[in-house]
Amino acid sequence: MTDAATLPSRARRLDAEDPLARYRARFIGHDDPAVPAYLDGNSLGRPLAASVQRVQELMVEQWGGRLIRGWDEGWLELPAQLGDELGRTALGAAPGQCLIADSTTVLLYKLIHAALSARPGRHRVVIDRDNFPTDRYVLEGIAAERGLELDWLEVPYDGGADVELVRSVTGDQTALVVLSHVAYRSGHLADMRAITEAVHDTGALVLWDLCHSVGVVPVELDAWEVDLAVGCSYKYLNGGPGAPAWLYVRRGHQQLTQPIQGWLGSEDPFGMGQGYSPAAGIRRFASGTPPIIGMTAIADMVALIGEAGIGAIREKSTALTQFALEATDALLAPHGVVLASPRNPEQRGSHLTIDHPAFRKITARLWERGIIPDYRNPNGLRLGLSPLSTGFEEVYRGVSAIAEELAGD
Ligand SMILES: Cc1ncc(COP(=O)(O)O)c(C=O)c1O
Ligand SMILES: Nc1c(O)cccc1C(=O)C[C@H](N)C(=O)O
Repeated sequence: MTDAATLPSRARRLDAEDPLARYRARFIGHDDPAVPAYLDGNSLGRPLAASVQRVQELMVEQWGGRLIRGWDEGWLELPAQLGDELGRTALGAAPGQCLIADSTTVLLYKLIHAALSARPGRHRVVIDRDNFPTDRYVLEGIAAERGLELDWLEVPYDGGADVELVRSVTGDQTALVVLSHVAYRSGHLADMRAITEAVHDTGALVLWDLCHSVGVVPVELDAWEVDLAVGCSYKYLNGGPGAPAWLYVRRGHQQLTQPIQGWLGSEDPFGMGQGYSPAAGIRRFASGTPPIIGMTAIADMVALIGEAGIGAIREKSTALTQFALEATDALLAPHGVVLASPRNPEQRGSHLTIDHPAFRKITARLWERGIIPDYRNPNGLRLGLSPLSTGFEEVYRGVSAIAEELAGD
């Protein structure tokens, strides 16, 4: 059992020994006294100082100077180019399989339809009960539209999908399984490799949502034979509010087609001819004009992930969640706070959820103090720990402020 009195000195020592600590200074606001603890990088990551310069250059030199010529001078290629870089540094994906586009919601819509068309004789789809609402809503809508049956995976409150559960709801009528790699609420980290294999044993396809794992949990999409994946870029990829999402379509599935037949997914966009014919390769999953300003900041974080190394990032992420867990046990459990995330570090991503009936009420008070976790129904505070921008003392400040608010409640 951790002694509460030793937590501040342990936090200082962990920061002093942290090989990635020097990266914190690259983020805007990391030393802002008005925000003593930012624990919400799993919802909106901090901006990198490098991105301010990159966006300024884009606006002044490329947009302002080159004007419409910018499309021929790199903008049209940017979604696939940045996708390749992301694939190389964070996803274990060879070039030509990732693309930046749209929002996660829209990409889910496109890839669910694409996958279902690849399994025409099967009429069942699987999703877990506690998946993020957008994933559930999109799949429910498509199931209704296409006359498919939904099979719900009932996952434990403080856990998530595992191989046995997946096997129990899949069979020879299953067309597609849609799962999150890290669960948005519990933080449970699914065994992507084993589950993908189990789904393939039934002949179905699997679509993974990596919103809460991309950039913090190493994955090998190619080696694990993942069919399809999507993720956002505003959490641990620090792309900024509303930055576009990304998709992965395994090379062997790139004959699939998606339902939003826009000109930039067509074979010859500037031919502007009659009838839609999809582009060869990953570009067929694009639809309309890519948001160039919106995707610019992603490049800096992808470069930083390459510099720091995804393995080292995962190590720090695990150390941060472990420290947050020990601080929770020592400072918050005596107030009745309960952990709603896995205790085993190998089974969790980079956030912890803790539950207490007073959390809804005290979240507003915490935000006023610049202590920023987020609240999720029914009683949860999520402590999101972004490895390159969060420090151990910051975690301590956050958890001890929560204890103070609970004590004064
Ligand atoms: C697992 C998951 N999927 C999807 C989304 C959101 O999708 P969108 O980028 O379309 O808002 C989020 C968070 O916003 C999420 O946590
Ligand atoms: N995407 C968000 C937004 O537009 C506003 C507020 C929060 C978000 C989020 O990212 C929520 C997040 N995906 C979650 O896991 O709850």
